[in-house]
Amino acid sequence: MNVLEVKGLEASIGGSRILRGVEFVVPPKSVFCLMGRNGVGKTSTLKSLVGLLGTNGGSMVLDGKPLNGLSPEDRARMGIGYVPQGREIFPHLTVQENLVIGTVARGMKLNGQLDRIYTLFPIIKEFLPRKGGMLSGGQQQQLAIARALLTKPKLLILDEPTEGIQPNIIDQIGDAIKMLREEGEMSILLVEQYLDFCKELGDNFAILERGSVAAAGAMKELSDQMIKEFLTV
Ligand SMILES: Nc1ncnc2c1ncn2[C@@H]1O[C@H](COP(=O)(O)OP(=O)(O)OP(=O)(O)O)[C@@H](O)[C@H]1O
Repeated sequence: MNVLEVKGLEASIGGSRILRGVEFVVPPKSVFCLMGRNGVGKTSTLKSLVGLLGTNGGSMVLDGKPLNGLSPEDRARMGIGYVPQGREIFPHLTVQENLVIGTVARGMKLNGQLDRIYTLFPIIKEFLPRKGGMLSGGQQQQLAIARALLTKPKLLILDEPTEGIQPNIIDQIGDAIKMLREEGEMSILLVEQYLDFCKELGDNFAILERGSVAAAGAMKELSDQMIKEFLTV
């Protein structure tokens, strides 16, 4: 069974149609890259999936269960982990507090999961007592991913994790995604403009163009022609 199936997704903002029948599926144990130029509807697709943007058509099914109409909290409980663009960590809370806040709010037990997080992102262990706002952008991104992982999602959704981040931390985030993929406990839906990052990590892709999927397939099928037509600015 696919982890996620999106069919005919429609959404409007302020009267203009932003999503026009978006369709794609995310298979188990895989990394899926949702690509496309600025303003084509990538973030809106993610927001629809997590329940932050209302849809007016189509269906979203996580692990066989429909998501339409459910609150963001319910969707999180069903297994959606979401790291929004801009990360949204709490600057005045410590790294430790930021890390556990989602699990504490849901009454989940951590049972040794923190060790796995520290293996993925060693910097987090080192910086536990610091205020979140003192971390660099890249470190905050790692913290936001770690926080989402602690909720044990079936689908981890990352919106442009490399945006504005220094190259060595991009590499560490890439390594973490690879490790998660190898562990095979979740699939990852990645919105990303950094093409090489997608090519290296993605199993499958879909490219959006004006609110619908213009091209899709296995990552090895992403052609220079598609890149030129749909991705190059
Ligand atoms: N709050 C809003 N009010 C009006 N229009 C919006 C709003 N949010 C998004 N849009 C419009 O919806 C379209 C899709 O935006 P979206 O953010 O989903 O695109 P994107 O592909 O994620 O682009 P980016 O890479 O720039 O984030 C754009 O044309 C954008 O201008």
